[in-house]
Amino acid sequence: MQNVIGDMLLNTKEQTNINAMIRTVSHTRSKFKVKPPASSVRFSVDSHQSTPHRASLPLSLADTWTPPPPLRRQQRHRRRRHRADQHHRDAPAAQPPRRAAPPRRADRRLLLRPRTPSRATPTSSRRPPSTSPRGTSLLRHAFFDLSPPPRRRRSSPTAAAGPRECLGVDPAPARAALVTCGGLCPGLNTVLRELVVGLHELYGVRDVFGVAAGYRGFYGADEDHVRLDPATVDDWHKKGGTVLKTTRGGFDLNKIVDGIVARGYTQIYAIGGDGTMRGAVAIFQEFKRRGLNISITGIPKTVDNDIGIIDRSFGFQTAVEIAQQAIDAAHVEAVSAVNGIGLVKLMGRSTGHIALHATLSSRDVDCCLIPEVPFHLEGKGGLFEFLYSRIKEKGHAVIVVAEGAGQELIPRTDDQKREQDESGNIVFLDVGPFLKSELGRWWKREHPNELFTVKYIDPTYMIRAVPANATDNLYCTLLAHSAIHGVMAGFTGFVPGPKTGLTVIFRWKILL
Ligand SMILES: Nc1ncnc2c1ncn2[C@@H]1O[C@H](COP(=O)(O)OP(=O)(O)OP(=O)(O)O)[C@@H](O)[C@H]1O
Ligand SMILES: O=P(O)(O)OC[C@H]1O[C@](O)(CO)[C@@H](O)[C@@H]1O
Repeated sequence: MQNVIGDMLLNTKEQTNINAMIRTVSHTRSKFKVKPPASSVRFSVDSHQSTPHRASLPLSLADTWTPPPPLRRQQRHRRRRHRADQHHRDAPAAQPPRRAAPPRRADRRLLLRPRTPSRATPTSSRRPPSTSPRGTSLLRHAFFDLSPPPRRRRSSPTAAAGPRECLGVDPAPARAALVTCGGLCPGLNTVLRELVVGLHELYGVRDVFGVAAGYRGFYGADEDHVRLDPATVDDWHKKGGTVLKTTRGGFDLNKIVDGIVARGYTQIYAIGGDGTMRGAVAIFQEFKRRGLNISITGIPKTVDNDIGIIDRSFGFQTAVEIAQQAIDAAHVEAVSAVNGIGLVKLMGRSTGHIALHATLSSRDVDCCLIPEVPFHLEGKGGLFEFLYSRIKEKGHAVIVVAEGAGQELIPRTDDQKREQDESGNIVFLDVGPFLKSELGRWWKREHPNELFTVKYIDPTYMIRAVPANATDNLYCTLLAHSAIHGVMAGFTGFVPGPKTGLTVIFRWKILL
């Protein structure tokens, strides 16, 4: 079964892209392409090849984002040479012609960039500077460089995802741990399944473990570490939620890293939202501080689709589809009542992507309230004024509200102001029931003799507790395999994701 899926994947457009990328990557010298170790392993991407060819090679997972030592030495050498040259060139500038006119404004700018002396005219053999005004101006052009300053080399924040020509780590002793944290999202189980199957089938990594109940599982009991193989995870993509279980909070850095070391894990795959990624960065830094050759990668999960740097997060499309069903129901309820209002609350703490996408695709929504756009209820330009005009025009109205919208309008007690969840996120008050009761009060006050109905639908957990749809399922596979390819190539401290249509791997730094 796994092989069939592997074959299928090789035929997808994504895999074609990956293959194209492999060619590109192997022919261009990407700035942060990992330099294969001397005894690197060659392998072919073949789903049937369960045990890749191996050579005995030292596991080298040092922070692959920093240039390898020989390059650093070269850079140091170049910098020293540059400084020596500069010192040399500065010497004549330190003794300016006594009666020379002060440099013109344009020239003053150039003073910061002394020109590299030409090889044909060594500095020592130059004639002493002339003091005539004409000579000075000539001199300035001879001494000061008009070319743009040398560009500083920066390492790129992304690299193409996909398998590399050479392995950066030995699959035989590799021991992978998978963990899910934060809220649920359609496709979590597919990512887990594809990590297990990919590690087994593509690279022959046999020791793959699921860590139960989020980060706290790393320092939990032995039962929290479950050995996974392709047979165990075979039908996980058909299940909603996460078989491994997820939690918030419980992030104790030292205990987590101690737990990872004690169990001999060499690769960590953390699937979660922004909190999980911050946690993974902390673990990555602790690995570096302790000098541990353990690779860590994060697979971005957010049903809210609120990671701006990637085109789309997995599970989002599925969530939008389910949200549309709720909007359809609200619409039916609204049109079937006299002066009916259908109100749907959807997920979205700080962004209204689910609400907006479901609204635009359903075409039945009159008003979409999202956290990014503040609104008010009463008075000119307020929600009630708008709804009244819609009801008069059509006889009904449909409202979609994202959970993070209008939070500032809801009265809070002091305790509620301070309330946080276990991960430290502010607990939101429920905007759905608040709006429902405010709408009822408004209508009773303003139009006491007219019929009015509000039907409120809250599909919050329904939209994220379902299995991923076909598109998200395929996307989860691409993400999981991109993570594996990155780790097996020797990268650490990265997340895979699509950026303007291409699947790439990002350094942590630019994501958070
Ligand atoms: N700044 C941080 N540093 C270290 N760990 C963190 C940080 N923020 C959150 N975590 C840990 O990451 C895990 C998940 O965080 P959180 O509950 O915020 O979910 P999330 O990953 O943001 O997902 P969601 O988008 O569903 O909320 C928790 O174990 C939490 O303790
Ligand atoms: O009820 P839980 O599990 O804490 O999760 C709720 C939050 O999770 C999210 O779905 C993000 O994953 C938010 O939209 C929502 O506020």
